[in-house]
Amino acid sequence: MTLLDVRNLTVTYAGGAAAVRGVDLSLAAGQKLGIAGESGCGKSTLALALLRLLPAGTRVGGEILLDGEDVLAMRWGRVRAVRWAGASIVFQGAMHSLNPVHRVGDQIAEPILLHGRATAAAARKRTGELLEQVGLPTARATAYPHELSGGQRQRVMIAMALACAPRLVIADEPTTALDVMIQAQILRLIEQLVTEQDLGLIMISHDLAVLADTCDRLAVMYAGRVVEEGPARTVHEDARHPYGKALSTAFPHIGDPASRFAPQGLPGDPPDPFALPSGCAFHPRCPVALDVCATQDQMLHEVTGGRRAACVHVAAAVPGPAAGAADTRSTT
Ligand SMILES: Nc1ncnc2c1ncn2[C@@H]1O[C@H](COP(=O)(O)OP(=O)(O)OP(=O)(O)O)[C@@H](O)[C@H]1O
Repeated sequence: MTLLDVRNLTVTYAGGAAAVRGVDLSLAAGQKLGIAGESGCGKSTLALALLRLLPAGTRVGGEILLDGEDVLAMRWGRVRAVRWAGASIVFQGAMHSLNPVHRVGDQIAEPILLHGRATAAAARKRTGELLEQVGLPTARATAYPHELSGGQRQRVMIAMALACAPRLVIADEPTTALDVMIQAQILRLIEQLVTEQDLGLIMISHDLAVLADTCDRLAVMYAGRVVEEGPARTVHEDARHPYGKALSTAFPHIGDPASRFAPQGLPGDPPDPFALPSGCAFHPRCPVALDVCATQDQMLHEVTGGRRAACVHVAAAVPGPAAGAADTRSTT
């Protein structure tokens, strides 16, 4: 059964910044979906929308079905119940997400107690089990966040995310602040726990190589849209959207030493969501843009191998009435 079904999700911040524009996502239990894109493409906004964590005044449209239940239609009491127990988030930068004046064990126990799942003694026991699951000695429960290394703090964040046995974990740049060795350990840990517990995982990163190594499927976002999606390795190694291609060469490929010496940057920045370009939002930076790209946006067109890409060049290769058609939605 589908664990998460996102349909035509749009997010517009107060003031009019269109941060997410018509995104569809689908995720089954046990599936790992990577969301890639440069800073400012709307990845975190999408993650926050899934748990109704966006600031007041933000307009959200579309549908978010979590285990068949419409998150956007929930009353606040139900939203609070679903956070942690239905879906949880591991944020980037654990130092900022943990409370510096509380022991980490108490912070892990808090959601367990809040959700009325246990007595204080049982919450303590569960906290010890969670610490062990994430590879930390139970004695670390009494430590304050500043007494732990960056990798250990991120392990605590993962323990917290798992505390109420959610069905879906969203990891937003979970390894950004960590060195490469620790980064690999944390990624393996997330992968292992998600597989063991048959959870759905949405992992967000600007690094396509990291996502390709961890996830089953990949969605590449640009200016609030999904512009390419498909099996993770295929998208990483053979992207069809010019933005996907640029992103996949911007970072070294794991296991391909030659590529370490040939990363190619992409000139320019993603557009300001207050002032999006006409047509395909990528066209001002696109090395293969045609005149039509300045006026016509593209839907996601099927490519071979279960991939889709929203590019006029892909559309030109696709026979049938869909080719070249403009559509405001993107679909994964
Ligand atoms: N609270 C807010 N109010 C107005 N605009 C916002 C707000 N938060 C984010 N934005 C804008 O929405 C766009 C998408 O931001 P978002 O943080 O979702 O991108 P991202 O891809 O996750 O980037 P990063 O990797 O840097 O977190 C950006 O242009 C950002 O400036």
